[in-house]
Amino acid sequence: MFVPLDALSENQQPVVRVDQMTVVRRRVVLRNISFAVPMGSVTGLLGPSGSGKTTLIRTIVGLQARASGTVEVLGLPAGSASLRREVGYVSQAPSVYPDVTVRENLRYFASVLGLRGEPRAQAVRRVLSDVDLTALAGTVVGRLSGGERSRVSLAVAFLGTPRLLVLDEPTVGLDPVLRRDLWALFGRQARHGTTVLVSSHVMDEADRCDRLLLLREGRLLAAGDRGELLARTGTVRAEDAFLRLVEAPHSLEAG
Ligand SMILES: Nc1ncnc2c1ncn2[C@@H]1O[C@H](COP(=O)(O)OP(=O)(O)OP(=O)(O)O)[C@@H](O)[C@H]1O
Repeated sequence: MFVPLDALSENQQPVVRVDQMTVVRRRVVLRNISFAVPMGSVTGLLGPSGSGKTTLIRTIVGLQARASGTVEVLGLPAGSASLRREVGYVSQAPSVYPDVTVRENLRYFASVLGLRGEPRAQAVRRVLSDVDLTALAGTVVGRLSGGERSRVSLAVAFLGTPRLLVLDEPTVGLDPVLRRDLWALFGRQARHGTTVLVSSHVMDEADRCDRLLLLREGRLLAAGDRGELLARTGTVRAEDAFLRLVEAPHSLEAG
């Protein structure tokens, strides 16, 4: 059963709209998925390992072929060339240069975005602080741990001002204090107009999101406002809502 918690009003242009999408990767890994992500929200894409989160994210950033259905981002087909500057994407594999320092990577990517001089230096300082890497700014990326390297990729994504930021499991393995700070940062980005879509398999993190997409075995269990999901399922935590949807779906169908 799928619980569509709320529909977007006619004139509310979603940042992401997925309609009846199925994806096959040797077997069906996403089945008949439909949802919309409104502007300015932090939407959590939550589901166990292997449920299809990365595959769904790849369709949104235009890297994954679909068997059927449509995916639109800012009203254009996902992957359109004109979306390149509008969509920031951080995959699970760090995508920065290993043979130069953290600061040199950030200066390079800031230059690609057209920043020069003091604005570039300021942007680099800001994102180093955002991801708590100021102390490692002079370290060659190849000598960092996996988690530290992922944070460099995250910092690159924060250099620009994309309208949609898509982050694939950005908080895996991080210190709880940094995790909390990053979620606060995602909220600030959303308030400044960047829509943030974040995946996680840690159900606790769902409680930090405005909206949720709950995925299990390639099917969407629920999509919409977190508060409404909790109210509909009579739960106070997203993890319990997830269990309720899996274990007692029929009792919710009339609601
Ligand atoms: N390169 C691939 N080729 C074929 N099938 C794949 C490939 N990558 C993933 N799959 C299949 O797609 C399913 C969903 O994988 P996906 O990576 O989207 O899940 P996920 O929810 O992101 O998992 P995790 O949290 O472990 O990253 C997997 O169960 C796997 O069977």
